[in-house]
Amino acid sequence: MRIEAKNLSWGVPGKTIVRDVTLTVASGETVGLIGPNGSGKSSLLRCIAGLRTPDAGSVVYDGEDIARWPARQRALKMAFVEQTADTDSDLRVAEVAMLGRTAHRSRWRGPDASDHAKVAAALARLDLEGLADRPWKQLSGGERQRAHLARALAQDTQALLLDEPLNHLDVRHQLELMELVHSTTQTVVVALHDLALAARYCDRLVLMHRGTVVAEGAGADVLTSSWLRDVFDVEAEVGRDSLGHLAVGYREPAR
Ligand SMILES: Nc1ncnc2c1ncn2[C@@H]1O[C@H](COP(=O)(O)OP(=O)(O)OP(=O)(O)O)[C@@H](O)[C@H]1O
Repeated sequence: MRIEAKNLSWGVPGKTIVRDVTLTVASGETVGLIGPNGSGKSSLLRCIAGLRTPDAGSVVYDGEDIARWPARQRALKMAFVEQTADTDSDLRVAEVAMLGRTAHRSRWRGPDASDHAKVAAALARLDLEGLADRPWKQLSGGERQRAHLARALAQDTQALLLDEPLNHLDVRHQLELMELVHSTTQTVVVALHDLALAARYCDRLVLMHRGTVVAEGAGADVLTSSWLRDVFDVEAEVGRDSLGHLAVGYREPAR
């Protein structure tokens, strides 16, 4: 599934929040969206997910403009985990994951063996098998995040859109999740604040600043001292750690 944003702009009265963004994500590619708070990452993801109607430009999946897609078709094509995803209900973890199967069923049919198999596989990938029957309200923040990710995997779509999926996750689950998004055949757009993990696991990074894309490319091309200074307003040195991965060392902010 190839995803394109073409000259996309979106805003609210008096404020343009996403400004003329053009972005192509190849089928199977994992693209990391990075940028400081308020740079427009979530807004762009919501446009790409079809939850915001662009003021200008378009979002195109495999050549089709999604503006005309009904919600069910969107749910069959893309799964989206939002940053503040919450579920205000008495559902259990397996039932939250089963929500991902909704678009695959007719309204009158309950889950079948294939739905249960997809949910079981998704729970296993997110290390949640032991919590399948646990009520949602009893989960920790990281367990809730993983349950939402399991819901998105159970949805079994060709595109996966993730907004800060590492929120609340401990380091092992962060690494496992990034490994998962790196190795999946799905097309992934993932907004991340951890720049080193973004560079390590994404095929390409897209740097946003004030609603627009200012740089894109391989981690080493985007994570440079000058971009970090210009966009994040930090003094930093970029090098390699002992494993050969990009590492960013930050200096104290000037006062
Ligand atoms: N519905 C809205 N009404 C008014 N302002 C909005 C709305 N949605 C987003 N914004 C503003 O647009 C800007 C971009 O927000 P967005 O959530 O897209 O940024 P972000 O890059 O995802 O930030 P963060 O890293 O903090 O999650 C912010 O200044 C935000 O306050």
